[in-house]
Amino acid sequence: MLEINNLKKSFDGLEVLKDISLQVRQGEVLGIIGPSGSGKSTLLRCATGLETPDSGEIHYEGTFGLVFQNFNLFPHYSVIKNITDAPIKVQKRDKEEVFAEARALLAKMGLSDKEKAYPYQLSGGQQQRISIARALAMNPDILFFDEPTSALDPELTGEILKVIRDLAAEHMTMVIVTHEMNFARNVADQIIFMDKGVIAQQGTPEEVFGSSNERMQEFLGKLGENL
Ligand SMILES: Nc1ncnc2c1ncn2[C@@H]1O[C@H](COP(=O)(O)OP(=O)(O)OP(=O)(O)O)[C@@H](O)[C@H]1O
Repeated sequence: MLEINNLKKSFDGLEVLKDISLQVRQGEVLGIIGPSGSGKSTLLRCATGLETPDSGEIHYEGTFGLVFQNFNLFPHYSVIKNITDAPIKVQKRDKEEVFAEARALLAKMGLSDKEKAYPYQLSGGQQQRISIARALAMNPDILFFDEPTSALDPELTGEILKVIRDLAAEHMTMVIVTHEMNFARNVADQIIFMDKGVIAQQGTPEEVFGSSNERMQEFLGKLGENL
């Protein structure tokens, strides 16, 4: 579904991605964890074409959706227009069909009553659920999340993690950069621990979190996570 080979990226002489290769199979959830500055967002931005890699290959099948840390909704569009705009204008799909699908997505997110609201009238958790609905409205084959809960208060984090967990249960293929270790452990099939631009540890959650990799344990210790 997604394959990255020998990806390299530097900014002003700083090698941020040093030689990254990975694979995500259909229906699989990849969790990307690691210290601040290790290159996680840059990897996601290269994988989704927001950043041009210096070298390496990126292959994926179908289309992808992207969910950002700061929601990135259009502030001057209503909720329903945020969700329906790209499927109608970019994908040129039938308007009525798109609206019906958008309303079904809103219902799924528990936000049917917010159809006419504007982003500023919503909580961060609600905005992020709209942003997930917007990504899903494009019928993506793979969904990328860049720290989807880090802009949210702790009490709003759970509702987003639940939405992502439900998508995983429906076998949505996903790549998730996250600082939520328990969530990563529970939802991911495969974990990558990034450190200083390289994949320092890779495997199932049990393998990665259970590893004796010193930098990994130091990282978990700093987060105060008990796994
Ligand atoms: N556009 C850019 N120009 C210059 N340097 C950049 C740019 N984007 C990222 N960097 C640098 O690349 C390094 C990796 O950044 P990146 O955002 O990928 O890390 P990260 O692991 O996602 O960190 P965090 O967990 O804090 O989001 C950092 O040193 C950062 O300053």
